[in-house]
Amino acid sequence: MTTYVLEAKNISKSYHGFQALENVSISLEKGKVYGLIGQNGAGKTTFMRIIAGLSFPTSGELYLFHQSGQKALQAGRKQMGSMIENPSILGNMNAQDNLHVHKILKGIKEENVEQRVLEIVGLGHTGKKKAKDFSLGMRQRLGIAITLLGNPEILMLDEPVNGLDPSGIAEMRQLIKKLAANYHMTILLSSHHLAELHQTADEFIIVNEGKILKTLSHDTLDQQIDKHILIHCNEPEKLQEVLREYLHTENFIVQPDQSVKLYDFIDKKEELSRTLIEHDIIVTTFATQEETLENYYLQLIGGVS
Ligand SMILES: Nc1ncnc2c1ncn2[C@@H]1O[C@H](COP(=O)(O)OP(=O)(O)OP(=O)(O)O)[C@@H](O)[C@H]1O
Repeated sequence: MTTYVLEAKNISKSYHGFQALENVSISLEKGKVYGLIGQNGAGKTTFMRIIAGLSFPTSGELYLFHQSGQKALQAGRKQMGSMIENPSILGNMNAQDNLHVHKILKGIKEENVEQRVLEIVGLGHTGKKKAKDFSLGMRQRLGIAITLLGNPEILMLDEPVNGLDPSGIAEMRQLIKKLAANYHMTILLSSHHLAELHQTADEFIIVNEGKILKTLSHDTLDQQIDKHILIHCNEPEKLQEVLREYLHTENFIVQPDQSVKLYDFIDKKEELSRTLIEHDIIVTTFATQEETLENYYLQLIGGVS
């Protein structure tokens, strides 16, 4: 049986007549990473704020660990960590002391929890270094360490890689995957960095103008995005002729630079390559490529034809 740790049913939110969310329904399974995708103003932060209890829905129901109602949600939120706005970090303190402050604020008793969560996020050796001297990536990871203090089962991260450099992004990806795989946390994260999200999330939730356009798994996405072989060669016209007459396919498009995107023979590259060689076609590029999550998303919201 599927274990849902969070279920949102027909959540709507309006601000003075402006509909920021409209009948948003999702169910999150334990241990999975969910990527929330949407343009600026799509409603991602609004949705996360409602789940975290920082804002109230105009209508709809929220279940945490199968329980609804104010008391149950309050209890459920103790099992949830969220980093929605900038993490509240005191620059003049080191990582340990920052965590100690949050530990007291949250009424957490666990001894040495500060060091334990610092090790998890890879900041175990920062010692006396003050938070104001941390890189942005380190600050984000300290923010996540704060959310981990109460051993949450659900983690919500709004734009955790925003502003990070490539190595900071890669570290964040590894951390998120580790939290899901080793600690069975359910993670809901939003990002504008769709190539990155594609590598991190198991499931995608695509939101547009306050509504869910589509939810799909990583595997389904991979089946739906077109794979093709990109071919550059010395004789483009002859290549097209060979594809049609000897390989019996019309399933390709010729690009303005005369290269060809071939949507067949993905699993028969040897046969393709042999046939081209037999016809003296000199291939300079022969690469399997796939459309990106970004293109898929843009097509879905009608951004590109
Ligand atoms: N407190 C508020 N009062 C009025 N309108 C609001 C309020 N909070 C959000 N909105 C509006 O609701 C819509 C959704 O905003 P939200 O911040 O949830 O979008 P988002 O998907 O998180 O965007 P971004 O990617 O820019 O963070 C926007 O049009 C925003 O202007």
